[in-house]
Amino acid sequence: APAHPLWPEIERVTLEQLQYARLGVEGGVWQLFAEDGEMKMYKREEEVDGLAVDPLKAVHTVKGVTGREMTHYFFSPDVRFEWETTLEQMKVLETIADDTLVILQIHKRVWPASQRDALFWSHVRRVPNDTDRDAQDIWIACNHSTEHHEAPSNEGKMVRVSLTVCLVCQTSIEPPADGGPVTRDHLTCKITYCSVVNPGGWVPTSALRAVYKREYPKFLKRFTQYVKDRCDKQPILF
Ligand SMILES: CCCc1ccc(-c2ccc(S(=O)(=O)CCO)cc2)cc1[C@H]1C[C@H]1c1ccccn1
Repeated sequence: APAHPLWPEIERVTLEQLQYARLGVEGGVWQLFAEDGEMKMYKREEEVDGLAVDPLKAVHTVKGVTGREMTHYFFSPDVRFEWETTLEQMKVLETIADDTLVILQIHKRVWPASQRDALFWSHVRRVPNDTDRDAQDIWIACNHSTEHHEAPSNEGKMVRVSLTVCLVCQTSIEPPADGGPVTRDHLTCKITYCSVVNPGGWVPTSALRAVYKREYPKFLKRFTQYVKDRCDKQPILF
């Protein structure tokens, strides 16, 4: 494993997020707040220092793509502006490895919140499926706030959010009955998207919850459709 000061935290947080995502939405603590076809979005209403920091968990099933493809496009900074509509600027501050980056993002102002930025490491990895041998491997992409010497400390300007986000994907293949080749019609990708975003500074709770209610379903729907469109007619990446 690369000898980088962040590596132990990246390893720990990524595996913690994997376990957290795999818990699903049991326990009756999750409140369903949006549904669109296969996509179901849940939240927990929590406040930290009077700020709404509502953990979010979404589950979705997408046909015709693999977990590797889904997490690849989520991780890749090169395509982020194609699907992330709330993004204004993005800079890769450090390339720790080909699957690990430090990114600074400036998000568009979302009324009534003032403009915000996010500084986080971003990591993607394949995790062998330890429960079901003949299942496909699991893929996880994880974004977690970090410090970085190259990021401007915004004296009095931008508010910095802190976030932990993961996208966990499990692919299943229903092989064609006639023994023919596996095509995208035989692929199903089960997705769990988890996010906890601390807005970093005061936002009226009701307004922030309205923003999340509007933005998150739009975000996940747009992102997953983007991946389907990109992968259509392309060779399958398992
Ligand atoms: C006051 C908080 C503002 C605010 C800061 C940040 C984010 C945010 C950052 C990163 C990620 S991601 O999943 O890592 C994809 C890479 O961009 C998702 C969300 C969301 C909001 C709020 C604006 C809301 C929102 C929610 C969902 C999607 C996009 N925007």
